[in-house]
Amino acid sequence: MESSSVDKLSALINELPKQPWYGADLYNWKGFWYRPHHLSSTMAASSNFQAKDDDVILTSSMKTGTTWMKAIIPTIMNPVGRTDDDSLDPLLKHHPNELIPSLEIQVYSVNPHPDLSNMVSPRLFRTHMAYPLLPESIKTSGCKIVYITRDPKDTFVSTCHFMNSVIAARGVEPWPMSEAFESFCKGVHTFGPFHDHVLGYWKESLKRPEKICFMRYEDMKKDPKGEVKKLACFLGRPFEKDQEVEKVVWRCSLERLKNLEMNQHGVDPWLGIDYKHYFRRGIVGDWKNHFTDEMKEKLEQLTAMKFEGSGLSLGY
Ligand SMILES: Nc1ncnc2c1ncn2[C@@H]1O[C@H](COP(=O)(O)OS(=O)(=O)O)[C@@H](OP(=O)(O)O)[C@H]1O
Repeated sequence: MESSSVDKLSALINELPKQPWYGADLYNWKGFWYRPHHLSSTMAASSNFQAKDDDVILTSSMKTGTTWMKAIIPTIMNPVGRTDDDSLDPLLKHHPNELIPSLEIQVYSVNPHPDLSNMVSPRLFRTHMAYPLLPESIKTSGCKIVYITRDPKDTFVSTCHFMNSVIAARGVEPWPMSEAFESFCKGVHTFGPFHDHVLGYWKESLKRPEKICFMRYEDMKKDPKGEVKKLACFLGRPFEKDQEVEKVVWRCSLERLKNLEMNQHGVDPWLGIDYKHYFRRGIVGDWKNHFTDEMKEKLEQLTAMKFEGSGLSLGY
């Protein structure tokens, strides 16, 4: 980016409301909270990305099952991923982050006008952008959106573990969960407010179910085969045989992925943390090991209040 654009961007960012989160400042842009490096690439992607009709865009707030989908979507879409021959599975050599690039972290963080002309279609991308911030072309083209979300209590616990790993890599002490919880409930956390993020995609998925496939982590845990089958139909790649679905579910399972060499010992070049931090317990209800009764009550009441009248429920 030219230095004048960098100066303008820094000036703009400095005008935005700011709040602390895990040892850094988050900035509020158009109602959602971002780290500065995410914000500049989000702004660039939001105004410059041109979607194609056959693109697939994975969207989520953080720690809701994105990595699972980062493995599943390329496996469904890529003929190599679907072959019977396990030795050809790209997940053997690549962390799921490498199979579906992030608009903010990989594509637009380096250059606000990246050259995407060499990408083979159908192109797959992921983003943590909230629905209102999505590039207009994603909303108006024929591209498909897959949104995944999760019980906010488990999302919060997973976020705390991940963020403490991120700051530990920089030698920073863990942030007390009680402080992070108060911030999360105020909506101040990366890509938050969580409830607004979810509602944006939920409401749009009700209006346009052929455009947005709205998925829940808990449904995936309960019936992975059924959910993967539905997703494959939504993406226009239905399975012919049950064994094919079983294979995708197994290849993308937490048990398999977390034990692969790449995911145990590889390092995320963008965040500077070990890839292993993307794979933890992967259970429904881990919040029970961390929450007090008051925390449960507070977050469930907040969720019920925010989702009231929307027809959506998550974890209460
Ligand atoms: N394959 C697979 N199957 C089931 N669950 C999985 C899988 N991969 C990651 N996980 C669990 O998802 C949690 C991480 O969330 P995200 O992948 O959304 O994180 S990120 O936003 O992409 O950084 C995190 O959940 P917690 O274990 O509760 O922390 C991961 O363990």
